[in-house]
Amino acid sequence: MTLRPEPPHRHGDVERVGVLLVNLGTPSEPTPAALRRYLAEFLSDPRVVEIPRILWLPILYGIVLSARPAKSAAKYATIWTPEGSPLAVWSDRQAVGLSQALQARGHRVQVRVAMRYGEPSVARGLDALRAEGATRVLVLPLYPQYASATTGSVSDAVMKWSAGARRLPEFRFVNEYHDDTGYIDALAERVRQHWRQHGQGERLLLSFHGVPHRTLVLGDPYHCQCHKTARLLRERLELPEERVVVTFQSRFGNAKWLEPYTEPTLRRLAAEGLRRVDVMCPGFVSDCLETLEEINEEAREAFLASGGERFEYIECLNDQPAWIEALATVAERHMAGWDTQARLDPAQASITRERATALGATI
Ligand SMILES: C=CC1=C(C)c2cc3[nH]c(cc4nc(cc5[nH]c(cc1n2)c(C)c5CCC(=O)O)C(CCC(=O)O)=C4C)c(C)c3C=C
Ligand SMILES: [Fe+2]
Ligand SMILES: [Fe+2]
Repeated sequence: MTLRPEPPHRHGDVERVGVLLVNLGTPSEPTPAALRRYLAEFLSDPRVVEIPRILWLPILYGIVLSARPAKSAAKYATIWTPEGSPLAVWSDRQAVGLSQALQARGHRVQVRVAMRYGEPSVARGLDALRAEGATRVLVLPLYPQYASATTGSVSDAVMKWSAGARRLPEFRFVNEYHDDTGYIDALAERVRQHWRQHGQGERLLLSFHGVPHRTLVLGDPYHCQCHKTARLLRERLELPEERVVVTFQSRFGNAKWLEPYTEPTLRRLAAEGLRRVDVMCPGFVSDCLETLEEINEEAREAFLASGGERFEYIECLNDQPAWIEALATVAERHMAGWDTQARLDPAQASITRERATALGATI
């Protein structure tokens, strides 16, 4: 392995802090070709599909990548905005918001957004932070609940970049914040906001992205963290247990995933006489395909077709100010002890005297 050369020491010995805000990623456009690229990268991640490569890759490059890109592209086309994929648009706004919130609290840190799959990649984000002089990097995944398939995989991408780096920044990783007070309060505020405008439904259904059931048995904390988030939110909203339903969505493949599944549950509740349901996806902090299309289009239709009368979708936290402040508090907590005040001193805006001497240069 050849190590990459380091960017020039423009910042002398000043320790600078960078924050890498990481989300899942999204295709570059809603076309079958772009989806093929995106899905090939996503679904060949061994943390996402835990089947031996020798068995999985032929299936992936055979059946999956023949049929799915066109189907998924058509779904993405229904949610695409003039600025691009909602997931990318919201992630960018969250990064801008986080940067401003940290600055308002007196921190001088660089914030960059990166995507685990597609662009801007984790490697590109880390290269940019290093070029900006970051010697300490906080990796902050936009996943409140830890799952090996998501949070774990972000860490893999950082490690892979690190394997080619000569001068490693000092890393810290945020693993999860599923029970963070600021996050729970922001979710509760989002629900109350919706209720003030649209009234309150008979049930609040909280739908989280699913993962294979096997991962729960093998020790992944994801399932339990989703349930804890749901309980804390329910307590914050002062709702009795029977008013809140927790479900899991987006099943992929034929294996058993975390249950109960979202859409069948909505059909059952409607058939049992539930007329109005409020639906929220607390594990997604940005609206995306899985919330806007799978929940607000497909699940809505299923509920209404089964006898339900009103389906209220409550938006994700997106760029809600309470959420951005919560994110800043999570970042602040994990940067404790780091000097986040380092100014770019013009006197140090060249290579250090020691390094110049070592290289035989004059300054
Ligand atoms: C919130 C956490 C997520 C977990 C956990 C997760 C696990 C997981 N996902 C798949 C397969 C797919 N997911 C897809 C989209 C997608 N997934 C998440 C989040 C989690 N996934 C998000 C935010 C999105 C939306 C991205 C967007 O661009 O809007 C897709 C792609 C879409 C499609 O073709 O259906 C797949 C495939 C697996 C297998 C898995 C756990 C093992
Ligand atoms: Fe997913
Ligand atoms: Fe989906």
